[in-house]
Amino acid sequence: MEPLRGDGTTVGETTVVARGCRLDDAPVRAVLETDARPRFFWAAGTESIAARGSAATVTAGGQSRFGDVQAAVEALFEDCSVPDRLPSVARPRAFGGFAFHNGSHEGGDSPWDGFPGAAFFLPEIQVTVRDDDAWLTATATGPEAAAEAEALLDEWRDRLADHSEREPGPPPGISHRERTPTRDGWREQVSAAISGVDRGDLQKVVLAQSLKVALEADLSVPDVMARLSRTYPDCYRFMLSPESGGTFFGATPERLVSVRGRTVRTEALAGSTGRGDTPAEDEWLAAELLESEKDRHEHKLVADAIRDQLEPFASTVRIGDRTIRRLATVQHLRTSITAELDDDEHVLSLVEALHPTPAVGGLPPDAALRTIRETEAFDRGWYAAPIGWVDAAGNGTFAVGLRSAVATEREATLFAGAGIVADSDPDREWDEVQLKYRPILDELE
Ligand SMILES: C=C(O[C@H]1C=CC=C(C(=O)O)[C@@H]1O)C(=O)O
Repeated sequence: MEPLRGDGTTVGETTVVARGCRLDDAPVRAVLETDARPRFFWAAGTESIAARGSAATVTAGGQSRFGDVQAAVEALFEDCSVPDRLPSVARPRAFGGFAFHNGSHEGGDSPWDGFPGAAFFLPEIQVTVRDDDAWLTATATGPEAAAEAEALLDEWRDRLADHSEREPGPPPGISHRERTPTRDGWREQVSAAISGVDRGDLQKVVLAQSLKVALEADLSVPDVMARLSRTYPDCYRFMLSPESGGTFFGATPERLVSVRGRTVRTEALAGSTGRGDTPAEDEWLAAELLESEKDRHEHKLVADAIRDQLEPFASTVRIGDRTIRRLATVQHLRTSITAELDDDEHVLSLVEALHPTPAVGGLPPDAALRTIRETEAFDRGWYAAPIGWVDAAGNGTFAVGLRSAVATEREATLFAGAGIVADSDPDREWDEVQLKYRPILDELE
């Protein structure tokens, strides 16, 4: 099929041009398998996207990072010429994410080197697969952008036509583990947080742990992504390698927000239990979770806070019923939340309003974030923070970067946390965190 063509728009010196064509195949892996950086993979529902190389990169830091990224991405898309006939699924998107905290973490060696406070890129190559349709999109910038985008499109159409998808290899194996904190340290941290709740300083705080593992063989994150697509098909599977540093990846059950036109979708996900050995045991555990005063309280704090954050933007906010979200190793309480916006809003405005929800931060937000920074002896980096995509219309989807790790070839650092409220039991919370490591740990050991 002939590529769709359109004229480049020139604003000052900047020209951004995208070209696209339909593909016969869905060669998502082929785009990820090179060492090109940045690289991004995203799979949710019936859509998967692989992107590589940067036509334009946006980075930001500090508290203003959400607004700064939004302004820069909007300017980029304003200067971007896309053929009218290219369907919305194949139009260029900017991919990226944010750090959890507003400021950087002091001291220590961090696996997050190379991950700024925020990083987004408009990829040179984007392959989008939705249902049975696959599209290739090539984007270039600069005075020769139109010719470059066309050349890129031709080059990659040929490369992808020759590619055959291979089976993912086995997990690399783990030779060493290092937990932060230790089990005793965790008991102390959780007890201190509970005292904070008892004193009235806090209503809830989500404390996390990290698990650093040395790997016995080189890790292929694209292979992990392929395997996670089989074990966690209902989760958001993501992988991002910024310009330098490691690769952040995961399979998270939690959507932070998606915006399409004036419709906003989000959810409260908090309150957890394990899986049973039999369907009857599963049902029993789910029923116990639905009835648990402690978990209902932990969950309600999240649902109420999300509603409060959305109300200033929305004419209606609808809170669904509390249900069970059953995953391979855990079950959560989940409430779906939808809203209709009063005005057009960019998805990044909602990301800024909602992050961090009390499913990953706590309440009141400032006291909870202070407690997290004072308690956790590691850098959360991009763990539990928004990751996703945004398009030229300001639509987009962001997931919460849970059930995740940051890795280099021979080392990975996993993160997982649990919401602490007055009735929390440190040992049960420890067990819950270990279950939350499973999605990624199972892919490594
Ligand atoms: C903080 C995490 O999970 C959150 C999401 C679902 C349930 C949670 C809980 O029950 O504590 C957490 O709020 C994590 O996976 O690291």
